[in-house]
Amino acid sequence: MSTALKAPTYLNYINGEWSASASGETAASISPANRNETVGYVQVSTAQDLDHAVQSAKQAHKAWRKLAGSARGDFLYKAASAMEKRLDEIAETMTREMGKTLPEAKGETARGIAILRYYAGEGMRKIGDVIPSTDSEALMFTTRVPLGVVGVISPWNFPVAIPIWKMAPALIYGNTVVLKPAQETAVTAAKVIECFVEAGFPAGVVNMVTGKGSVIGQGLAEHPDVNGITFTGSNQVGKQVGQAALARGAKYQLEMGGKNPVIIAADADLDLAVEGTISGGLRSTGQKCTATSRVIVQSAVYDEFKQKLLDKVQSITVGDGLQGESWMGPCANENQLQTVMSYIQKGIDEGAELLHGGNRPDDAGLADGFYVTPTVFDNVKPSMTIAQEEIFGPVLALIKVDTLEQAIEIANDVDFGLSASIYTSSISNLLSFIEDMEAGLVRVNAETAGVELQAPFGGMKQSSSHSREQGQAAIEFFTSIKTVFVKS
Ligand SMILES: NC(=O)C1=CN([C@@H]2O[C@H](COP(=O)(O)OP(=O)(O)OC[C@H]3O[C@@H](n4cnc5c(N)ncnc54)[C@H](O)[C@@H]3O)[C@@H](O)[C@H]2O)C=CC1
Ligand SMILES: O=C(O)CCC(=O)C(=O)O
Repeated sequence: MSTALKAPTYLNYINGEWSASASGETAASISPANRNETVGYVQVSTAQDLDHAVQSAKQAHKAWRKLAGSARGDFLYKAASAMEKRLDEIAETMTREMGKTLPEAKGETARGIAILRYYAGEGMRKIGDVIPSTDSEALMFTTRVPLGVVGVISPWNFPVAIPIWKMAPALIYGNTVVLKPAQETAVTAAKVIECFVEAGFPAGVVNMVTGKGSVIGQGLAEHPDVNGITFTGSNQVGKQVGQAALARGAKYQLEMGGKNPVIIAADADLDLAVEGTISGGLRSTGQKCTATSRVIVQSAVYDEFKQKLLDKVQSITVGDGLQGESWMGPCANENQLQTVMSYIQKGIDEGAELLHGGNRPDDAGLADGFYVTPTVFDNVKPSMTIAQEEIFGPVLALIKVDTLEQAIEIANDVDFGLSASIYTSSISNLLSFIEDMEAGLVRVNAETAGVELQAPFGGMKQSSSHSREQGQAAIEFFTSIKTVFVKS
């Protein structure tokens, strides 16, 4: 019997029940490590399924919003415990479905659990301020109310952490949720939802509908009963989602691309900088919106840094993320592999020098997976396509500069502004960088990736809709402020 025949089918979760789509259609979710392996079959849902989920969420919102924050928090604590029991299984599913290595997948699942607990605690924290009124006999204060039904559209690169960092704050502040996960990682998403089911959330509070982005994602953005839309993914789709939400007056939040630089100053600890560049640029096969893709190095240390970087990159083992010896897994899907390969070709065509990688690995055992070797380009000019556009793959572009001012100017000379880092031992360098860098997340002597769940996260310029997710910043999107004036 083939593996494909044995792979289970996953259903939508609507109004407290697992249900098949009205379409009767399913799609195979395949493993990027081996295209012949099917991880599971997921529903290809219709607008009718989506409407059912939205109506269930709308109905459930009436009672959910009336619960005390602490009672809502108890459900999130239970979801965290359910997930903790299944950490290994969920992480393994993530690795099989999108390719990141098992230790990374375990780390991400643990992060999901921590996010659930963080927001469970938020149910008992303050949601308003007392503001002195000019009327001495009045009491004036702010409180916050939920938006209502929130649509969550999530990508495949963090299939546990991103849905959770959107759903957990939505729920704790009294919203109900319809999740539309990326179809490529819908099996992992179903397992996350199973943990919410085990936690006993009332019917309709949490719903999941899988399917095409153009049908279910766009349908959520356009649905008149969806009050808020939170999206992470590409710029192109993000803008469509934002426009659809704006057109009908719904609140929206978009987290999109990055073209994140690391600056290596002449006074940097080069070993530390190499470590951070490799980890920031190549972990998760470069498929993080915070991944390092431009490496801007001062000329005084350029050659030494380049040699140290190459020595390390050459030792990276590419392979199935389930195998302990693999440091870097495949691209998450075939489209992504093709995108990465076409950017590598553009780099070569535009005159950058390919120093390392840039091809599919020779190993016959990897031929059925979407693998690419870690790639380093030398002599990259800031105007080249590979220095301007998000690649979302394991490709590092080395850019030589003379001064720190030049480095920051080049670092800022892109459409994005998500994260940026600098390696330096000088206080004046790091102060200039913090002051002048146009990015929502700036890091000193640390890699560009590595978001902490309790801190605000989001970008400047085209990286986001200028809102912030995570930490206490999440309350700004998932609630509306109500100013109350009371006079006896
Ligand atoms: N910022 C980030 O974390 C991510 C960025 N990307 C970027 O996007 C590129 C393409 O990746 P994709 O998976 O194609 O991203 P995408 O933007 O197409 O997908 C993200 C989510 O949006 C949904 N979607 C697709 N079309 C939609 C539509 N018309 N309306 C509403 N929702 C829709 C998808 O089903 C998925 O759930 C990558 O190469 C990368 O550059 C991709 C994933 C995550
Ligand atoms: O760097 C991280 O941990 C988060 C990255 C992220 O948010 C993304 O890739 O969408």
